[in-house]
Amino acid sequence: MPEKVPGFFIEMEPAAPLPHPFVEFRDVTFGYGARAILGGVSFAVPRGRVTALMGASGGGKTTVLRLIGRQQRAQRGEVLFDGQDVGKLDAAGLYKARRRMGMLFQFGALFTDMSVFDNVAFPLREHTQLSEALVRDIVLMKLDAVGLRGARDLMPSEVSGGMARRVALARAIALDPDLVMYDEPFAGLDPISLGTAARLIRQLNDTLGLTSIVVSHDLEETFRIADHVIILANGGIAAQGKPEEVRESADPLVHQFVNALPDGPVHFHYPVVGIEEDFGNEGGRA
Ligand SMILES: Nc1ncnc2c1ncn2[C@@H]1O[C@H](COP(=O)(O)OP(=O)(O)OP(=O)(O)O)[C@@H](O)[C@H]1O
Repeated sequence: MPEKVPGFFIEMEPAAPLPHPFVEFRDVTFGYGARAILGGVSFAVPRGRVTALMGASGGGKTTVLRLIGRQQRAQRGEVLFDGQDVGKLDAAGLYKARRRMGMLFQFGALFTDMSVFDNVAFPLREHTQLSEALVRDIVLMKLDAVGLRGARDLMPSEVSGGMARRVALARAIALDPDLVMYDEPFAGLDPISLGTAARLIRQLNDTLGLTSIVVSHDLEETFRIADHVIILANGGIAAQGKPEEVRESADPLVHQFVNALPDGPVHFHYPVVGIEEDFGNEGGRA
């Protein structure tokens, strides 16, 4: 046994409570027209961590991201971003809040008529008054962070799908956001690029001190990099917690999802009128 040096060996404390959440939904209800999507949903996204937001297709994951960025507004409840209710922000407050959010959309759409460099420079030129010399340094730093400093002069048509995703990632972090939201960052990637993208999300989160929300259907890779998992289903939260806790959940909804079972409590059909209404209910019809 090594000798106990005062102040060196730290007694194990019980697990520390999660740091106060960076994003929090409190009893949020939202629907598109008459179509209810979220029915009184509450969850917390821990600060400084990678949170995976998962659930069946059409369950409202992208909608949750839109509510955080206030592209949509909750009909009831509060959407807190670093303690502020985004639903109550005025235009200036919203602009400030959005400056702190980076967003990587599905397939990371790059501007096809701009080089890799100009794609990453775009938000800096658009939203800051920085000199071109500073813009250059920042762009090269961000490209370096995603391993693509050498690709600065290429056009989007000259890079692979995985590289394009990384360029989009460099662009999403160009303005040094506090929160990065990834919507399906792995969609359409081969397994190697997928692994690279996942590790990069984890690494950028930790080295840049971000909070990350990853919407993904890729269970394995997402569970591997996430600290916290939230599963949305049928308008509510089916589970939230550490990946291993969620994996072991006995809840039938979560079990169906985590084990990718086609049948279970998650509905297969988009809400629809009864069969009789569409096809009639005439006895004896073939
Ligand atoms: N602008 C809109 N107007 C009306 N309905 C919408 C709109 N956007 C999304 N929806 C509907 O809301 C539901 C939730 O959509 P959302 O994109 O949030 O789901 P998702 O969980 O991200 O799905 P996926 O995993 O397939 O991307 C879907 O059924 C969709 O058809």
